[in-house]
Amino acid sequence: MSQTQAPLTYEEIVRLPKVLLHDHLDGGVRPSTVAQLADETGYDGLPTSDPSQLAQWFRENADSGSLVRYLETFAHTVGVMQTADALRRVAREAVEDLAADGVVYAEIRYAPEQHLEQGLSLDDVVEAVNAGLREGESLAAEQRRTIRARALLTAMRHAAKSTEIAELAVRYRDDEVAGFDIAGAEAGNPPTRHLDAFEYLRREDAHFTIHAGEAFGLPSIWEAIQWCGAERLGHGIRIVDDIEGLGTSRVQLGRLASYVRDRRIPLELCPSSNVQTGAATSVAAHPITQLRDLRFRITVNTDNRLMSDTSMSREMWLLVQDAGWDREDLRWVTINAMKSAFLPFDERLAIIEEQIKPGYEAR
Ligand SMILES: O=c1[nH]cnc2c1ncn2[C@@H]1O[C@H](CO)[C@@H](O)[C@H]1O
Ligand SMILES: [Zn+2]
Repeated sequence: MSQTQAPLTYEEIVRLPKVLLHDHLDGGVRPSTVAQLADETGYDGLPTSDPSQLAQWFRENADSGSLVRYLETFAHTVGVMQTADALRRVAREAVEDLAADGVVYAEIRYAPEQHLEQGLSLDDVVEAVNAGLREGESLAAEQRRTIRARALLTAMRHAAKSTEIAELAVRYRDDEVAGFDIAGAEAGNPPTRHLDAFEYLRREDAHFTIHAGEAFGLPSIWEAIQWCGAERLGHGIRIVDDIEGLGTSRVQLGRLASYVRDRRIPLELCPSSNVQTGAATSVAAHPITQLRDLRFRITVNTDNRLMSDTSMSREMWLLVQDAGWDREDLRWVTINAMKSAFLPFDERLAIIEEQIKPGYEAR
């Protein structure tokens, strides 16, 4: 870290190229779109139809200190995302919003099985979202913003559709789908419940990440990596439970923490989301900064922009303001993220060389 530069401003951070690996489509809907789609699709479960009150409602209800209660808020976004038009619009707007925030590459995840209530098939859902992602890229290009957007298909860990969703991800891998994930309440639903899906994906040479080590500790991380073969960890913050003396000069990594660091397994860390679900007490105290100092392969992510009322620039700005991060830290996590993307190697390199490095050099 250099001491000579003034702290970055929010506007400077917006202008820097950013990479986002962990962002939920149904956690990033614009509040005004939630309200309009509820109206158009006849969803009558919203707590209010006023967009600014809705924004506040999501933020406050997600601020529960519990992952399970946090996840309850998704009923309303999923509730209005049940038609092809709605899915396509939400995907298009997500890409436009990310591009406006300076994101140059994004992997946006969602669970296709949650969007079948009004008769869509799994393939219909994926095709609608893919079309929206492509439209978002084109609209951003018209505004002279270059963004690549890819989808990750999530299976819900309490449900029993993971193999079907894994097959769906493979079926669409030459389109916009870059990989697979499992999400949902962690306690009681270990990743090994979905071993068949992960083994299938490995046989198919397909990419996947697993939400693990967010609300539940080391066993979940260990299973995700050593049994299931996850390439990256969604959150993974509880890896700190395997590190003794964190924050002191006598830090000792346990075997699993060493393995994660030695193998350069990317951690998709989401500071604000972790504060809301109680996995961290504040951004200032979030272990991301200690994991940075220990040179884990960390990345910074939004998780759910609607529920956390956040953006990539805001997550980075909070780290600058509250945890003393500087421009070099942001550059490092951005390159970490791009190296860890589920995009072919040559395409990752091209984005690093043509967009990220020049963007950090420009003043
Ligand atoms: O931080 C999280 N941990 C676990 N599951 C999550 C998180 N954020 C969202 N989802 C779950 O993923 C589904 C598909 O996008 C969402 O509907 C939500 O239930
Ligand atoms: Zn997540």
